[in-house]
Amino acid sequence: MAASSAGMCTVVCNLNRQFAVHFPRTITQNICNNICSRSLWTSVPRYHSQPQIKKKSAVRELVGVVGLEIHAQINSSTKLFSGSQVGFSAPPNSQVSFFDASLPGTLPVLNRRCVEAAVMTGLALDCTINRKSLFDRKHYFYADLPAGYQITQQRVPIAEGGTLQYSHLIGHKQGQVVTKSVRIKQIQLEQDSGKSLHDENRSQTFIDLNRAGVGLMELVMEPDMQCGEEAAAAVRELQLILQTLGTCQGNMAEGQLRVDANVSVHRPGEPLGVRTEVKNINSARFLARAIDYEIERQMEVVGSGGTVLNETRAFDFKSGQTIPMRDKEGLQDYRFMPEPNLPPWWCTTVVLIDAVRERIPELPRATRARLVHAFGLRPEHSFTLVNEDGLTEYFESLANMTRAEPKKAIGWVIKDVLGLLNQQGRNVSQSPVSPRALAQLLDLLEDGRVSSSAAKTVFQELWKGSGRSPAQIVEEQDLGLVDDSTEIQRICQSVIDSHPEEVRAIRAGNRKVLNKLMGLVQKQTKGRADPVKVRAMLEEGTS
Ligand SMILES: Nc1ncnc2c1ncn2[C@@H]1O[C@H](COP(=O)(O)OP(=O)(O)OP(=O)(O)O)[C@@H](O)[C@H]1O
Ligand SMILES: [Mg+2]
Ligand SMILES: [Mg+2]
Repeated sequence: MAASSAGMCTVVCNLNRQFAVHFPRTITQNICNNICSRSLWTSVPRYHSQPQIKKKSAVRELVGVVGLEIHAQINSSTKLFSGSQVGFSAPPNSQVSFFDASLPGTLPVLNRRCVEAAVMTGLALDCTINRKSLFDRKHYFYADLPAGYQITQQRVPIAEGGTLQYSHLIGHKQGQVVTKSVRIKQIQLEQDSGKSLHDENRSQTFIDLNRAGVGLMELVMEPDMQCGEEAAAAVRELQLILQTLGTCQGNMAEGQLRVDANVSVHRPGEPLGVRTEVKNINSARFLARAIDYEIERQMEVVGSGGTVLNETRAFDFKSGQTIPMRDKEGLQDYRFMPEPNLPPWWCTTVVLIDAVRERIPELPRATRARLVHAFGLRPEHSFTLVNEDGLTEYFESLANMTRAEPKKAIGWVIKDVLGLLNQQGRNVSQSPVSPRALAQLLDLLEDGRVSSSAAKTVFQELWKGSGRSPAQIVEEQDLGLVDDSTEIQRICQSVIDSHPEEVRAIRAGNRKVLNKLMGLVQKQTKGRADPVKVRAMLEEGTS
């Protein structure tokens, strides 16, 4: 693009040093001392002794306002402007080109894959893609930002004006779906910074530039939300969309999706209040807690006649409180200027927008609607299927292969398959029971060849992964349904005869004891008798 290919050749060369600090010692020492003291200051929870803030009736009419900025790491094997590899657990400073380390004379070369990912994300969120786009320099001074500025898109970002629709479940058993939407102001491409690693024992800070220059999409949302739960649901939906598109892996624990929550309070109808910004939250649960805490804190401040400061805060998950980090830098402090090495560029010369649009797969909301419509599933089940990578596909192949009703099949998928996978920390692709094997088992059940409790035994056997089919297991372990009514009658009678006290209790009106007798019959038949028949015979025998 803007830079010559010769420029590219000079920068694609890794420094390949283990944990190197690439600054003269005196400068590093000064910067590091600063960072260390700041990090010590922010890491000490300053509010431990403060009481939890409680709502007061006087401040009830205030409402919370939430706007999110989300940094999504683009799923690309190389960085935004250099050919260095991107990897989460690579040794420190092993994935750093001369450009990433800001050596003089190196030039940025725009990564087509990053542009394509931002365009696809923008289209999926109904944004307008700006055909002509600009890069800007945003200045700030941290040891892990060696150039002293970040290349970002302040004036004309790649995408603008979209919408994210998200839903959350409420009500009895979470059975009711509430759908809301938040406007997307813009999506901008920008570089990530490096990482500062503080060794507080030795009062030293190390710089790891592996992350420096990795491509990010910053998604800026309008302040349309009101509470932590809404924000968490919006982030979860965005995470699913990005994962479905493949534009970001969305692993929050690895920092691939980082959220800044802007929070204020105001009285409806009045102008928005001053916002605080809670930075770098990397879990949806913490996001909800941080926002709700911050809303209540601000309500308390405003309600008692104080003013909210425009400041940056951090969330201390141990105390569940937000704590001040540093004053928010004003817009002018960033000294934005056009990036001279990347002149205005035409998106359409990098990617074919219509071709990208055609490659957009079915998005989570559409998948959920289809599952409810095509299979008659309950909405909460469609959420569970879509939330778990690969589970929708698993359920669909099962439903297409078995004669059992989808409503029956979903119970097995969620309770039995997903239940055991979660218990054993496995993902869907590692399930020992394939959709085909489960379909065969459900067909045996459907055809009345096994009882439901014997089917559970067969499922446990399948889970052990011996490779035998459900029919083989039924045959080998003699688990087929006992069809012979005389045989079932004989077992029921022997249980009745040997439990006179229980029979007396049933006759006295304690119907629950009947279940005990049923259990004893099933034990003798290894769960192979039809429970409906057994119940009828026991009822008759004890009446
Ligand atoms: N009064 C408010 N209350 C809550 N959120 C707000 C309010 N005003 C603006 N916001 C939110 O603050 C965010 C502003 O993000 P933007 O990237 O434009 O600016 P910034 O925070 O100054 O920049 P950056 O953090 O990227 O340096 C948006 O998500 C917006 O919705
Ligand atoms: Mg921002
Ligand atoms: Mg911000």
